[in-house]
Amino acid sequence: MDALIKIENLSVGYDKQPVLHNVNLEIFENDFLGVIGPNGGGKTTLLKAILGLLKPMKGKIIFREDMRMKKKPIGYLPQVKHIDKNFPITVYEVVRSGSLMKNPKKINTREVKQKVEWLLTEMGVSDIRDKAIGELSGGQMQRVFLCRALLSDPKILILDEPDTFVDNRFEGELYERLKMLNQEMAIVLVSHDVGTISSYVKTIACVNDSLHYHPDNIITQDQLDSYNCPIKIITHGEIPHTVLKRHE
Ligand SMILES: Nc1ncnc2c1ncn2[C@@H]1O[C@H](COP(=O)(O)OP(=O)(O)OP(=O)(O)O)[C@@H](O)[C@H]1O
Repeated sequence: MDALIKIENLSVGYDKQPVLHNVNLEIFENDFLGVIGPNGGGKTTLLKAILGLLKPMKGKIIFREDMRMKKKPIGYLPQVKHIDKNFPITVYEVVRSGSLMKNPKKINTREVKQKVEWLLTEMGVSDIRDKAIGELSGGQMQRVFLCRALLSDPKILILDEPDTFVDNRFEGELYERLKMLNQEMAIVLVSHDVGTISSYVKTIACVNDSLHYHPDNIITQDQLDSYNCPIKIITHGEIPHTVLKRHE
């Protein structure tokens, strides 16, 4: 089966300065890829390139034909940092705006409205539908952004550190939900929580100037050392793991 997305020799960055060099990666249906690496290593930059928000400086990103036909159906949950408490948009409007990427003309249709209602209920946030987005807790905000990302029935769901600012209970719930969603779509998950990543994802990409792909969710220390990857160890269970500083 062809990859949904094939990244070939990609170099990408800002102001003519590449942050990532010669990245090669394929994402297939039902993949669950964990993306790890140090702060500033280029994880978000990779996601932005996949989303078409940054143009390749070298190399290319090829979308499978059905992905192109459906206008790259990718659901995106961005890194949520700070949203102004008074920013005038409600939870309902944020979720509904998820239809704009796929087909802006559909935003007022019954089909979209019904799907929004269903997602709000499914994700347990229908009671806060009229609240301003800036008033929500971290967990509520992530739920709302997940609803938004799912509105367009994506073939790939991309999440950039969805576990930031959320409590343990929601984190567990979120990963269980992702496991279920993974039966229908490929998932790319950026996280600093190496332990959690290793218990849910199927494969791992270590991103730090370049990308090292591991076709498994367990990496040995030897592999990490040979890749010069700034993670001590990733494994299931009780073995400690640490994300180290950016390597040279
Ligand atoms: N808009 C921008 N303009 C210029 N440089 C940028 C921009 N966004 C990011 N960078 C730089 O690109 C590099 C990679 O940043 P990126 O956000 O991709 O890293 P990251 O691995 O996602 O980090 P983190 O784990 O902290 O989120 C960093 O050195 C960062 O300062």
